[in-house]
Amino acid sequence: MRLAVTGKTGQVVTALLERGEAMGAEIVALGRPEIDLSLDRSVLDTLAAASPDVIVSAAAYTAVDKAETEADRAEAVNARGPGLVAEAAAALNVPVIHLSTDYVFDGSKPSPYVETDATRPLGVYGRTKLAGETAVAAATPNHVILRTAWVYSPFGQNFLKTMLRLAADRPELRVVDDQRGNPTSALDIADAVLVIARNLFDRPDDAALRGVFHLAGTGEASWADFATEIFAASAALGGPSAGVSRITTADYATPARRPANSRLSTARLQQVHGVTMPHWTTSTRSVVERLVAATA
Ligand SMILES: NC(=O)C1=CN([C@@H]2O[C@H](COP(=O)(O)OP(=O)(O)OC[C@H]3O[C@@H](n4cnc5c(N)ncnc54)[C@H](OP(=O)(O)O)[C@@H]3O)[C@@H](O)[C@H]2O)C=CC1
Ligand SMILES: Cc1cn([C@H]2C[C@H](O)[C@@H](COP(=O)(O)OP(=O)(O)O[C@H]3O[C@@H](C)C(=O)[C@@H](O)[C@H]3O)O2)c(=O)[nH]c1=O
Ligand SMILES: [Mg+2]
Repeated sequence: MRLAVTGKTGQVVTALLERGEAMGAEIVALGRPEIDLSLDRSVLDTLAAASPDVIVSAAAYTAVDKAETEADRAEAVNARGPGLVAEAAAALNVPVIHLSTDYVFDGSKPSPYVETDATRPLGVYGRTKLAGETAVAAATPNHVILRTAWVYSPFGQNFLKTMLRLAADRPELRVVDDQRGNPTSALDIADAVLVIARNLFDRPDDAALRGVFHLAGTGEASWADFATEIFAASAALGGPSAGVSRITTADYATPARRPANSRLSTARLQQVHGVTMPHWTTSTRSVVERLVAATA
């Protein structure tokens, strides 16, 4: 099975390159300059040349705050680009697995979100990602849209790496404690995507395998809980750690609003695709281990 993935250095694409081999899949990473999602060209030709069995749409404009002042660019990369990728999948008659986000929700629900809950993004990033979902679904019924959340890994930029970096020269960090969600390892996402891709490949006519699914680490946390776990794991290995001062969203001004609750129920994914995600604390410890070992 060969997977063509959009993006070259992103967290999820890097995790897929690492995990693909172990799972007997070939991963072809296609990003700039061959595929630039902000330009309306060459997407079909470049994907066709890779002869994929499944296309994974993982590239995105992920700078949540910067998106507030770069809405056109976010719209191109997060909405129009994935639409072109899904049109290419339709033309090549292969499934597309498209990554989306918990930030499509407004956070007002008191319990974990299910796939059929109403969406209402609070910012440009979430709004353009939701438009991407719509574009993908309009292009082909042969799609899986995976809403994931709070992605961290040893790769690229993420909250876990930011915490370790800031802890190196500060004794205490202020971290919001009133936004709750599901920290999710990109390596666990890669493992799940490989299982889902195999299911779609093996059962091309099974409509029940298609549609929107929530994919996130088991268990839940606030950003302050996540930071506390990161520092406990790091300190145990002699790595950087800091005290966590628990603050509210009102005490931490950012250009973009973020949902207070973006916990995702993964029951549908478990039932339909047989994917069970590891607990976020287990995966957090293993990512911290890799990062601390790399700098020791
Ligand atoms: N990060 C997170 O916390 C979350 C992410 N998601 C979603 O998961 C998916 C994967 O995220 P993640 O791996 O963390 O993303 P990253 O921010 O780590 O990487 C973004 C990727 O998108 C590529 N990209 C950006 N702009 C363009 C463009 N114009 N043309 C082509 N490629 C482009 C980058 O390319 P290059 O390699 O050239 O830099 C990079 O590979 C995304 O769809 C994201 O919206 C969902 C929830 C949480
Ligand atoms: C760095 C830092 C952040 N924060 C807060 C700000 C924010 O509310 C929260 C998370 O900050 P970040 O900017 O790292 O995370 P953010 O960019 O909001 O992360 C989101 O990215 C996109 C791509 C997604 O799809 C989401 O699922 C989610 O992962 O933590 C602190 O309270 N203290 C700090 O020192
Ligand atoms: Mg960010």
